[in-house]
Amino acid sequence: ALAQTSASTEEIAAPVPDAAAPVTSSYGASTANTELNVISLPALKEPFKEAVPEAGYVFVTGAKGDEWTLRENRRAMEDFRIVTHRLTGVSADQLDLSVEILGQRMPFPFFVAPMGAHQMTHEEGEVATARGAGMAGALYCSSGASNRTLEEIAQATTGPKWFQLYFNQDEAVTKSLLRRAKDAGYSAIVLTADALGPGTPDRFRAMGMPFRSDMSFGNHDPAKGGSGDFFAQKVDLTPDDIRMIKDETGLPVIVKGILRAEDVDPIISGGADAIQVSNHGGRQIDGVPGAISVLPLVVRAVDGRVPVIMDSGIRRGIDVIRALAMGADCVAVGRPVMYGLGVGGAPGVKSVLEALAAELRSDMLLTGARSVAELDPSYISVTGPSAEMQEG
Ligand SMILES: Cc1cc2nc3c(=O)[nH]c(=O)nc-3n(C[C@H](O)[C@H](O)[C@H](O)COP(=O)(O)O)c2cc1C
Ligand SMILES: O=C(O)C(=O)c1ccccc1
Repeated sequence: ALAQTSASTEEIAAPVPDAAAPVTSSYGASTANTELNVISLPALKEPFKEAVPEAGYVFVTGAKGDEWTLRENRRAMEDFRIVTHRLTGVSADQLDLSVEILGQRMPFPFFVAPMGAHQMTHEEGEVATARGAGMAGALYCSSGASNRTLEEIAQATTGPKWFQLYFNQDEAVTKSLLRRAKDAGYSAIVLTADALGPGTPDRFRAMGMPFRSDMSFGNHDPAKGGSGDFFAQKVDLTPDDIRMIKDETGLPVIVKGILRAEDVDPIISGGADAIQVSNHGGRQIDGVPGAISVLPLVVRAVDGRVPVIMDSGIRRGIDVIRALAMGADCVAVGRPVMYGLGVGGAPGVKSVLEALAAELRSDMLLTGARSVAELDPSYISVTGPSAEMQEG
């Protein structure tokens, strides 16, 4: 009795380890599988904390260094004030939220950002996330750093899908990933240009970088047709690397992680079919501007030659409106999708995406625009630090 009073409930309730059971269950990631009543995407952060291991929560929610860029992604949204149109005669049934990017029709102008290591959050990993995206009809961008294989993920979703490449130093490994992605039916390749590896929030490092010991980078698992070392990433990328991806796959290439107008010309000359403005959710280098702040500068440099995608800080329907009005063709959503995965598994992911779509729908009606195409900079008044950045 004495021992029991001093032990935590968790210790008492911990199951006896079963030698025959897969090691995965000992990490205690979520096994949730339920639709969610999503009040808002940010409101899911607390339930997410309760649903997943501490390590998963810190890894997903954290960012680099002082996390200034993480906060700035949200603060800078406030610099973009929405200037509503009235008496435009738009009704709910006329409202068109669909977009077409690189030949891919999407039911709404956002998709699931590539994120690695979903088994830190949910036992099923990316297979559940992709299934949930498919249930909502949303495009799923599969991370090169997934725990499950790109083939398992491709089979799990009924929706459109892109593959995000972490370019390997070993060209044979990179080419093998590209061939597999093409064979599995991915319709575009996202080349991430702004990352050195997994995010390393200070708190995650202080915990000793507790990645689950049984975690694998599925795409590199030799038992599942993979090869090479995930961590052997090529960091010295140049625009020439875009051509190789195109030659190898014949698929459109999106370059992700662009924050600077001067980078646009060489990337388009190199053959990029789209540009993704992103600061990786503040997870790679701190101190860079909010993604929304630089979006207008990049859009101006692109000048309509290729589509522009934006991510980092999208949480609300009004954020989607802000980005589209400033010239993005669509946006990607990161962490909130992971909240849905942790709290509700595949149906939770569906709930998150549908909640954002519902919010966007009513926000669009109140903005006065009839379609995504109708949104333009006249709907926005740029203020504060972001306005100063547009002058330079
Ligand atoms: C847990 C986690 C893992 C990520 N892994 C990847 C990745 O493997 N490849 C990649 O290009 N971006 C990765 N990202 C960055 C996202 O694609 C996206 O840029 C970012 O999450 C957007 O910011 P948001 O979370 O504020 O929406 C990751 C982000 C998170 C939160
Ligand atoms: O953490 C990240 O931002 C990221 O890109 C990543 C890379 C490898 C594994 C997991 C996440």
